[in-house]
Amino acid sequence: MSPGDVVSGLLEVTGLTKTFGGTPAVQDVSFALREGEVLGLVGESGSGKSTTVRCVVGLTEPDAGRVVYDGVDVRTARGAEMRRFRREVQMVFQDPYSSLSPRMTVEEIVGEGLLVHRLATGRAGRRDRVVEVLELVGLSAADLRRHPRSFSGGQRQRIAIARALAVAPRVLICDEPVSALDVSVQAQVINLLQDMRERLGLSVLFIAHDLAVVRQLCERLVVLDQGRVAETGDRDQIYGAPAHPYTQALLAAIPLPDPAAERARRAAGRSST
Ligand SMILES: Nc1ncnc2c1ncn2[C@@H]1O[C@H](COP(=O)(O)OP(=O)(O)OP(=O)(O)O)[C@@H](O)[C@H]1O
Repeated sequence: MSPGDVVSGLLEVTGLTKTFGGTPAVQDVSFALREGEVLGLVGESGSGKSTTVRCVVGLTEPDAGRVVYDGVDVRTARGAEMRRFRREVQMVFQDPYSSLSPRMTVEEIVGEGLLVHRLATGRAGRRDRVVEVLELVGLSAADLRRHPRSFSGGQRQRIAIARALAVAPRVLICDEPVSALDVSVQAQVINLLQDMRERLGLSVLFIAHDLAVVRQLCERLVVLDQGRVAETGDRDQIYGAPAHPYTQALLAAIPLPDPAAERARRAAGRSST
């Protein structure tokens, strides 16, 4: 597939462009997230990954381009259509230390979306749903009254995932969700995302600079280089026969696994944080 080619999908991005002070951050970026797949958006630091997803979810206003979710143009959507987009497309951010309000309890953090979208009736109904998603991500009712500071980085990312899942989204956009975590914890969070995706039938857009991290999770990849799509393809094609020199360089940068570290990583992936 060529860089500009687009296939139809649940979330379609076409010709996205954003310039900051005359410097282009994202240029004519197009891709489609298909229903039920995990799509990796990869590239070096500064290649435009975050700007792309910020434009997709409306945190940044693009200069040009279209974002269509389930047939609706997100930039012109209003009212019920906009509320549906905001509920069905949820984000998990990179840094679980800054993305969770330190003053709020786990119950408040995970239940906030339920309040905003009026999804559970009354406090008891909200609490039931919060406990349900906490258990999905490996936490429990015993964590309801705790604050983020009393959790490890991996557990905080579980809280962030629970917050996203509480409103029953169809799409999860994960912006480098494991790059702030220790390597052994990274595997646990990746396994959790994979599990959630299978159990809940989610479509996932997974942003990463590290191609080793996305290999297990993503069926297809979009490779960004200096704000442009260098290459789009299936995992096997990208990892086995990358067409673009930039992708080849990114793959060459993956360190060979140290056998002892790999065993520790696998063992950690089998236990919980
Ligand atoms: N708000 C902003 N103001 C000015 N320049 C910005 C802003 N946001 C991003 N940029 C610039 O746009 C380019 C792309 O940045 P972006 O954060 O999208 O890349 P990235 O691939 O997500 O990198 P990283 O992994 O480091 O976050 C960079 O040159 C960055 O400095």
